[in-house]
Amino acid sequence: PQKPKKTWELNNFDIGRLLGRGKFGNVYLAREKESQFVVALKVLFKRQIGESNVEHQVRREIEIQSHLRHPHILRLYAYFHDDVRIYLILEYAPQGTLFNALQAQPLKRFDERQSATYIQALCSALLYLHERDIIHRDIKPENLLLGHKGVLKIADFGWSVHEPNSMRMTLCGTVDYLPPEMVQGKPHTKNVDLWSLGVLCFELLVGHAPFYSKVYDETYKKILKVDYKLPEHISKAAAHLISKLLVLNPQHRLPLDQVMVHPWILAHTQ
Ligand SMILES: CS(=O)(=O)NCc1cccc(-c2cn3c(Cl)cnc3c(Nc3ccc(N4CCOCC4)cc3)n2)c1
Repeated sequence: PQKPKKTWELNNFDIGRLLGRGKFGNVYLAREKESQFVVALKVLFKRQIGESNVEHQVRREIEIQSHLRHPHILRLYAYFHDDVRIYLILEYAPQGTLFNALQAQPLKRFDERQSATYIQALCSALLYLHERDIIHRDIKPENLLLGHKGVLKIADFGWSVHEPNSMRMTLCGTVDYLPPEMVQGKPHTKNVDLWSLGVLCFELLVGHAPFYSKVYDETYKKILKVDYKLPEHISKAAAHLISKLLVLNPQHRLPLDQVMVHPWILAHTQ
């Protein structure tokens, strides 16, 4: 049962260090004074939101996010605002972003077991979201956080939180993860998430995105031709799964329930 809604305010919290920067504001470590409960406080500036004309999106994303309950989706506990800012009280993820964890790997990539573990977690979160007709969670390493024991959490609210060091920024975020139908400005369905899952699977195993290029329209061209090459070290099973997700026709991508039981996932997550 939902507890009665307590209204929160900034002086209920001790504010700690900056965790990361965002397009609309920053994320800070914070602790609720009475309970000593540690959270992440995401601060959004109303002016920036107004100027970018995303108020409706912010309201919709907060409404959706606050009702989600899943082990691989970051909790939004509550929110409050003053006349200048909106504050989101979020679950703190103690091991940072997947983007940063990937950079910290000696070979800048994960082994097959770790990659399959992340893909399985993300797949179960996407099944939960798709059952609720929630799509396009903007899957990319910058928007995935690592909780206690390195458990993966989808952490985006529809606007990206920029890493201080992520070079892959364009006006609206990296184009690496865009599926062909979105590159062509067609309406997108749940199947965009299947494409992004394939892009993420490639990037975790290889260390860079499949269609990466220094020049954007090179990336667009490669996306539309599904032009990617897998290095030798990738297993046949992983290559097979990627080939079933990076499919031009959205209807022909492997459905999530089949990804969950794909031999590569089962082999590396028992
Ligand atoms: C280089 S990085 O890993 O710090 N990434 C920068 C960055 C950008 C945008 C949002 C966040 C972010 C958002 N969070 C939310 Cl929302 C909940 N917990 C976190 C959250 N938690 C968090 C926990 C630990 C750490 N670090 C820093 C590097 O050393 C290991 C511990 C960073 C962020 N971070 C972090």
